[in-house]
Amino acid sequence: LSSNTAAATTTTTTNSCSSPLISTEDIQKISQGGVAIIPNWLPPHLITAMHDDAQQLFQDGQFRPDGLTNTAIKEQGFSKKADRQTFRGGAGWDSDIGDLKTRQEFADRMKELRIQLAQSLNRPTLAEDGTLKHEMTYNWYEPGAKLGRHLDEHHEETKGPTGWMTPTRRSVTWLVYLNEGWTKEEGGALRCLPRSDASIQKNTVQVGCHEGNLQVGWINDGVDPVFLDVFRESGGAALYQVNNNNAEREILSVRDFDVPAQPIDFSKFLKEDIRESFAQISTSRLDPRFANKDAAANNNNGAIAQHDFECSDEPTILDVTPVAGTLVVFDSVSLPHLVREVTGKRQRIAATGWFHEDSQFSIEM
Ligand SMILES: O=C(O)CCC(=O)C(=O)O
Ligand SMILES: [Fe+2]
Repeated sequence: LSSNTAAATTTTTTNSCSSPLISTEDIQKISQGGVAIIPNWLPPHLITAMHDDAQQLFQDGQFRPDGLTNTAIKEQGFSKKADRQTFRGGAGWDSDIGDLKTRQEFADRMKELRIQLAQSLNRPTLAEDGTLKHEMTYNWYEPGAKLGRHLDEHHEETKGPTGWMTPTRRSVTWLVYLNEGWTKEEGGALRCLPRSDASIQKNTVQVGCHEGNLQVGWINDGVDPVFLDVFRESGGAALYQVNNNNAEREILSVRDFDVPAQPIDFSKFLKEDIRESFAQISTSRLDPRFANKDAAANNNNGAIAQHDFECSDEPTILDVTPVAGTLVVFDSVSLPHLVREVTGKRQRIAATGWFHEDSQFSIEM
């Protein structure tokens, strides 16, 4: 078990709108399934103004429990102490409450980043605006709160009956921390669980999605992504990898199949000789909430697991200290992560969101 700690150190000031907002190296990292961590990314005046805005909105009762279903809130008891809370601003980040001007300035900066990502990751529909498309929130953890291991997005076909009902899906996850002088001792690290550095570096095929088909696993020691195509001519589904510089698909499943209900074990559809080297990103053990279909159907993307995991069998652990100004960006489909318990005495506050791409298909509502 190797443990990398990327602790962003505090307050070296950088100029605000220096373009581009993200380096080629960081783009490459995201594309290979790594985590881009950029300290001092947010200009200091925005850190202060956004922190104050979040605090005011919190006092005004504008935050809501998040990551739990309503049933879960009733039956299992949502606790402000233990769970993360979110400001989505009712109609959105643009609601006319709190410090709207500051939130707009931030939204403009994020839009610039989004347009850069659309181009450099070759995910063109990221660039389009849309009121129901990109998500922008503040999140809030009281001392003692944490968030279990999860993925931010899953293959539509694995989400049950509601899977194909939204026209867009999460593509890129971003977090911007707002906690001045936060130290490791205060806890609340964002724990990312990428593959090993060696596997990431050997990877040549962009993670997350291939021609509209989302990724569900890895083969070859975490080097090559495995995608799920559910629109085969046969009417069934197939698992495949991409070879020869993106030129061809190699089918990895024995024959086309119907994707079963959760909990899903994709390995049983694979040719025997590759089964051993297959690793599913989300399983009922690693992501119990997602694998429970009732919970998944009720939940916002079915994304949040309730349990914290020791991660003792994870190859790589990358802990990010949530220091003010740090930007974190990763692919929403392929990177498991969690938030460790806040052990200090103050709240952990962040702006966080998801840039959406169009889904390859959606059921008209
Ligand atoms: O607050 C964080 O650092 C991460 C939050 C998160 O993973 C999520 O909201 O999906
Ligand atoms: Fe997340």
